[in-house]
Amino acid sequence: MSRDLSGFRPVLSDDEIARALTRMAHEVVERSKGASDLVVLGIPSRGVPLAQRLARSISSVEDIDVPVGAIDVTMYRDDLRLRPARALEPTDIPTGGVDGKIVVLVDDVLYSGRTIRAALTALDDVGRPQAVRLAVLVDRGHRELPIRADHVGKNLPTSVRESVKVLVEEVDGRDAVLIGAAEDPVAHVDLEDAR
Ligand SMILES: O=P(O)(O)OC[C@H]1O[C@H](OP(=O)(O)OP(=O)(O)O)[C@H](O)[C@@H]1O
Ligand SMILES: O=c1cc[nH]c(=O)[nH]1
Repeated sequence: MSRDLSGFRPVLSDDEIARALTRMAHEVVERSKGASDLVVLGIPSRGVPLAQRLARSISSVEDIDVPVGAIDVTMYRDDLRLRPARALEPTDIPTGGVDGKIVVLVDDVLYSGRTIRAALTALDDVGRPQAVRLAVLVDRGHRELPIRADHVGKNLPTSVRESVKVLVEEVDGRDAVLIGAAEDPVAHVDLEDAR
């Protein structure tokens, strides 16, 4: 998928992304006291390949298969009517489901928190985990809801006038995190200016 990234500058390289995911895998294992109850679910689009990588990394740390899948949040968004229409992405819950499991939700960027709120609602329709944790590659701040990540690749202070782009090999042909001017920061700028 091609994106216009002229004017964007690098924040994380491919090596730094790999190291961050490895560290997060160790953190997840430590927090969950192993990996036997884990189910890792990526949020489309780029959260899914990141979830697969995180699950692989946890598997190699613990020498155990870690179930990994995807959870689409599109129909659960509270801003569905405010955003351009977009195609649904597949939800793929691993065999064994999520009941009684520790679900690790994975996304590329955490910003307002509305995507994660939608993911928690979507998860309600799937089952009742014993716990839900959140792993994100980049936390750029500016939360609009009381949501925080348990595992963060990089905390990146940003302005609402900026946009963070995560590129992943599986979708974009390369791994990188970039920052640049937002195309349409209007709603968030109003909020920032009011603070
Ligand atoms: O915390 P929030 O304000 O909800 O923002 C974070 C979300 O925004 C992006 O998704 P986007 O909806 O742009 O779609 P994408 O995953 O296809 O990039 C990003 O991938 C996160 O899922
Ligand atoms: O900058 C942003 C904000 C939300 N989601 C992104 O992927 N980047």
